[in-house]
Amino acid sequence: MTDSEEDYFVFADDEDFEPTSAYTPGGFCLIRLGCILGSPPRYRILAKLGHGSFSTVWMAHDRVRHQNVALKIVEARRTSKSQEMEILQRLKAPRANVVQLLDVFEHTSPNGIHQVLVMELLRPLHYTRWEFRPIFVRTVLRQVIEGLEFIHSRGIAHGDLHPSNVGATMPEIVPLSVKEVWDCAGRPQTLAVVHSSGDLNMNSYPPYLCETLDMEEFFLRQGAGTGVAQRPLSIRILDLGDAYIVNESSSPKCITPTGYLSPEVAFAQIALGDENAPWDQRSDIWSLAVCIYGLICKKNLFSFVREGLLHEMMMYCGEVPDAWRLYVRSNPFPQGDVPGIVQADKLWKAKEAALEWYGIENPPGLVRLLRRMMNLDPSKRPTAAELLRDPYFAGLWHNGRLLLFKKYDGREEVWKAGLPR
Ligand SMILES: Nc1ncnc2c1ncn2[C@@H]1O[C@H](COP(=O)(O)OP(=O)(O)OP(=O)(O)O)[C@@H](O)[C@H]1O
Repeated sequence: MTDSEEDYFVFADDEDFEPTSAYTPGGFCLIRLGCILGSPPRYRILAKLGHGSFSTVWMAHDRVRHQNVALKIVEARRTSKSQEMEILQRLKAPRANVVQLLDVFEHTSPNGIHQVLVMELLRPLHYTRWEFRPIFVRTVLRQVIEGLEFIHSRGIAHGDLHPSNVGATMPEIVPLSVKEVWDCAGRPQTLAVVHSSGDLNMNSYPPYLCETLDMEEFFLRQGAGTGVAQRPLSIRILDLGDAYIVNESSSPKCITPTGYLSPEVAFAQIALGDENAPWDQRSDIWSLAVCIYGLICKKNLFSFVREGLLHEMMMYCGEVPDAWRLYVRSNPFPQGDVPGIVQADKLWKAKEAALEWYGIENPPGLVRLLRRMMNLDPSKRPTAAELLRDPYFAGLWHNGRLLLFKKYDGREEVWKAGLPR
């Protein structure tokens, strides 16, 4: 919220809601709980699931398929520019670990024409109360990497990998009415949009802003007594709003949150002041490693302050790339920090202990996987397909076959699938 907006609205500073400033001509779509979207009317809005920079996302009941879905309603000015629909269409494959697009339509509001992407309803995994059951960690990680491998195999780079963009399907949740959703989740908090002065065109604003449904709470209450929380998860990578097709266009501006930025992008942005640095699938591999650590430990591997981020990366990788030496000369390491392989090994030993504490299987194997992914030189990072053959995943059942690995030997990983179960 800017100062001037505070002058316009009585409740302008509540950070739990999307910014009122996004409701302008060309901006967010006005939505009320219970309204029905689609032509003919098909999707009844049940609850708000979240908002991003360019969209609001809602849980809705599909009256044709009799299932609950997620509607991503894109701001009007981005509707004609967004590549997300094209990308999601390229990624259609019901068994893939990537969010599936079910339908697309346009909806007109006083703020313009909005693209509406109908997607499977997911349970994002970023919530702090979400518990990674150690026994499922390897299967979950393998599915995340399979999702990324699928995205990359279609020529697409994701560009915004972080724990909030990893979700799990919720087949156990039965379709519900608006009332049933809120009986289960508790009364939704709404914030009346009341302007205090000025001659605003109030047609651009919804009558109220809606609290985001706490999906984790909702999921656990809905599934209470059925043991759903104990079952293995079916994972999906979501939010392809910033993805691009690598051989068909140049990379858009990278909007990955600071702590998940790849070193090539972080260096360009921080040291060279170049916010439009190119990035591709190799950058995704780095971000995924940081994301995996965040998913398991619920802690960020790197700080979210730009200052010092490059130093942290060098410490964890144990080297100073030649191209970074000038930067290091003018921004020396804090006293006592000496980047080198011995120091890096020490840092990762501590991380190994943290993973051990979480009860994760084979922490040294996981650390070795993460270190393979986190190479400062993008050309030396393994591809997602290569990661799937990492010995960390040996002994996992996959598609009815047991994955077997021969001894890991340098860069040569040999593997085969065992006999069907
Ligand atoms: N399929 C889904 N099921 C459940 N919740 C979802 C789904 N898609 C998105 N969400 C929720 O909505 C939020 C915003 O969605 P999303 O990140 O796709 O929007 P965006 O405008 O692309 O955001 P960004 O600022 O990252 O570009 C997500 O953080 C997530 O919590």
